[in-house]
Amino acid sequence: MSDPSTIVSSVPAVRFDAIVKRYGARAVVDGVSLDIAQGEFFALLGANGAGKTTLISMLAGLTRASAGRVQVLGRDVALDPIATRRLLGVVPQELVFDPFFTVRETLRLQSGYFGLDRNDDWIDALLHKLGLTSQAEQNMRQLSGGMKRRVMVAQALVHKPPVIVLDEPTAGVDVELRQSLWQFITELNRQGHTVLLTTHYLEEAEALCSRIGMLKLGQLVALDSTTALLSRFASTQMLFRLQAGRLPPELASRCKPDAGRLGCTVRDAAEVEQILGALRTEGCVVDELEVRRADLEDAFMQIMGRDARQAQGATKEAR
Ligand SMILES: Nc1ncnc2c1ncn2[C@@H]1O[C@H](COP(=O)(O)OP(=O)(O)OP(=O)(O)O)[C@@H](O)[C@H]1O
Repeated sequence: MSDPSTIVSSVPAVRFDAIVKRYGARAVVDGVSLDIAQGEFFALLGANGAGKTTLISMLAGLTRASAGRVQVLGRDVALDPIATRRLLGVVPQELVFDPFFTVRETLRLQSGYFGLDRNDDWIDALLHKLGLTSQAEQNMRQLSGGMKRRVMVAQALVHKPPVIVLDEPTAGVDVELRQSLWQFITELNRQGHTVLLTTHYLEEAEALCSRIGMLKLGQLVALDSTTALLSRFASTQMLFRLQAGRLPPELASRCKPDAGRLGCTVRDAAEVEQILGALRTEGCVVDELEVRRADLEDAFMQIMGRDARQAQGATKEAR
């Protein structure tokens, strides 16, 4: 089994090098270069059809790039498909399973593909961590959609891969599994496993991932740490209503009407205090005060809304 701690850390866990994927004349991935370092928890975000699954399929060796190279821990996916497949644990977006096997048989079979014939201790641990212990002897076809997804996750992890790839793992999954799944994946990440995640749940990406790449029409339009993206593209809003008094002139130009309230952009709590002080001095009475923290969704909407070429410039800046 691959122990992530034995792998040389300067080699990127995943390298996409000038990747192009064409279907006919159309490039659905259009010149993506991206390194994901070992031990990172990385999110690849983008609207439907942006090219996320296509990139992951090339990483997993399921689709060939039209141009460029994909590497896993320094090994080329096209030249060394078996070795790279062993280094990866891919949880696909689709539920792919054999309906006639039980959950345990499915996991034993998957272990067998990796030459692991005595893997029951780890299989039991996976079943436990993913809340599947009581379903272990059930046939796959008897499971609910969410339970099948749990098995997909367990299946990807039977060989303890150093690089874990999750393509929308929480789509259609209940809150309990989301929490237990993220707890488990975070634990694996802390042990040194690299995690590459695609999701449409931006709050999950914001909470879990230290770095984020955003794809738009097959191009990488942003690549930076989560903190940097938030501070560069998202702003905190202070929203309030005036019960009495009028806005002082220095605030009149800063505060804009926002659904029956007044809203202005602030950098931090000190600025909120400063504005409240100015309002008090002017004799204003404030009610319904809300400070809306900037989130990844704000950053995402701004980046996706910009002109693609301008955004590409921002990506280069970010590197
Ligand atoms: N086999 C194929 N033949 C032709 N076009 C394809 C094929 N596979 C994918 N595409 C196209 O490539 C584009 C990127 O698809 P992809 O599934 O990678 O997007 P995605 O970012 O994963 O989207 P989603 O968030 O919906 O999963 C889409 O326009 C899709 O229709």
